[in-house]
Amino acid sequence: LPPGPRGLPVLGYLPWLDRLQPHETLTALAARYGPIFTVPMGGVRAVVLADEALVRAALAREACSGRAPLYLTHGLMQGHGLICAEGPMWREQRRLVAGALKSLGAVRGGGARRDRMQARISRGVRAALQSISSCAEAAGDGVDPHAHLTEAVGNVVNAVVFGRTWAPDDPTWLWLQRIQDEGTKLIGVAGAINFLPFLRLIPNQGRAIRWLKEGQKSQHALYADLVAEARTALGTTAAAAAAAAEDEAPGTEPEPDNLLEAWLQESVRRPDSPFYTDRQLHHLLADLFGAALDTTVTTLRWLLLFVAAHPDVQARVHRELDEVLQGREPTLDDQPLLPFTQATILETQRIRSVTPLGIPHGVTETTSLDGYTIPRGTMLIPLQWAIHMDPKRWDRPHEFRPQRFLAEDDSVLRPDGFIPFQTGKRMCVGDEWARMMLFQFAAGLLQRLRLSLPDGREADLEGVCGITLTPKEQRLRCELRTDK
Ligand code: HEM
Repeated sequence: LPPGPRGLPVLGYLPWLDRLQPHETLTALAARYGPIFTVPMGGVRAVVLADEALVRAALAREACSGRAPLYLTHGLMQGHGLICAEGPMWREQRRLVAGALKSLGAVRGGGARRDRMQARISRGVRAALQSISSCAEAAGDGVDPHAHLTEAVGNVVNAVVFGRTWAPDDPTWLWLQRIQDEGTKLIGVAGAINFLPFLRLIPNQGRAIRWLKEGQKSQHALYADLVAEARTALGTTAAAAAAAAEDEAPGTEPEPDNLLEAWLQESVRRPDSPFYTDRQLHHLLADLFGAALDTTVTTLRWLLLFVAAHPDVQARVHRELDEVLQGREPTLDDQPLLPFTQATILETQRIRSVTPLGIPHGVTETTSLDGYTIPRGTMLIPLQWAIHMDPKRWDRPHEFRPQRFLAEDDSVLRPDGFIPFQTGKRMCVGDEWARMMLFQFAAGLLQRLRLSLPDGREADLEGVCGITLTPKEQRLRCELRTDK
């Protein structure tokens, strides 16, 4: 094993791990021990990878494609869904989700299907603009964009995952948002309960676990209703399609309109498969909804905050958007014409890695890495924070400078050391969909809004780390650029 700090018996290094900024503690250790080191965390042995080449080498391997043995992920999800699944279940569900996302248009060169996805996202952008600008405080004392973004991005995600949307004041939708938000705060990767499962016997920790379990149960009950509705609708469309197809092309199936439908169609084709159970489907829906919503909204919140705190960057984005778009709505085809806007999104993803500890992997077979033996059962932490903040790779990494992502000819650079979606076999399956949403929301919102901090306030750019690194709640003045 690579060398690293020792820590205490039972607890390991946990007492020294900053609960709110664990990525900072581990990055400081990387400066002392180098780009690969071992940290004992309670009952789990973690090997931290703080170098992009090592991360790529490890995550490309089959032996490193498992998930870390964490109590909250393995204990709560028990290998279901996609994020925590391993082996044949993971391979099968990943194949299905990756294929379905492509057929729904989340793919480059996706033609009419991509246009359809673009139209779904555009509706979300308009909803966000409408709700932010109609908020009475938006221009005066400012408004926190968090709820507005969750609502608007959420309905794009709902349409693509479940095939339905909810009205802003629908109690079910408000409840789902709340439970998601609280859940992602509670399931922090570094939380001690992950590594010392006996802590759940302590009243405070026990309460958090009970809350998560109850939340999961009621969320799955909601999904059971959505699945029943989708099965009924699919039954009728399938029958109609079969009747229509009888004379023409026998066996033609209706194209799925959302991920739930794609899964149900596949389950009909594979009645004997152990991977197509309702329990699995409920976990998968929770994973897709959570993974898509939290990461995208958090990135957009950081983007608006950094842009508000950097008027020079904002002025340049406005200039570019005004010159290129001349007042019309941005589309994905405009991406190459808007390099500075794209660079601003990338710089946001670099300076505030939404998953600063990455999403840890688990070693399923003893393997070797950089000359060290890494035993089976080890947790691998791809430390995105250290990689995205490495001063050897990024000049003055703590400064927000989108131009670092532009070449001399103003084309957009994608440096190797930039891995917000991780790499390898389990790399984010929704990366292209995420890029589409980030671009359309960022360009659409910045085209119409001028952001600033309410008088006398300073931006708090420090995050709080749960599963994701989120900004603290804060208000921004959001003035409508009425002439644009
Ligand atoms: C800014 C937005 C996003 C970021 C930064 C992000 C980041 C990540 C990262 C770092 C991983 C871990 C990859 C690994 O384990 O090696 C991941 C996995 C995953 N992401 Fe995303 N993600 C984003 C958006 C989305 C969206 C829109 C979806 C919707 C489908 C999604 C679904 C998933 C799923 C299901 C996994 C687990 C994949 C697996 O275990 O095979 N993500 N994401």
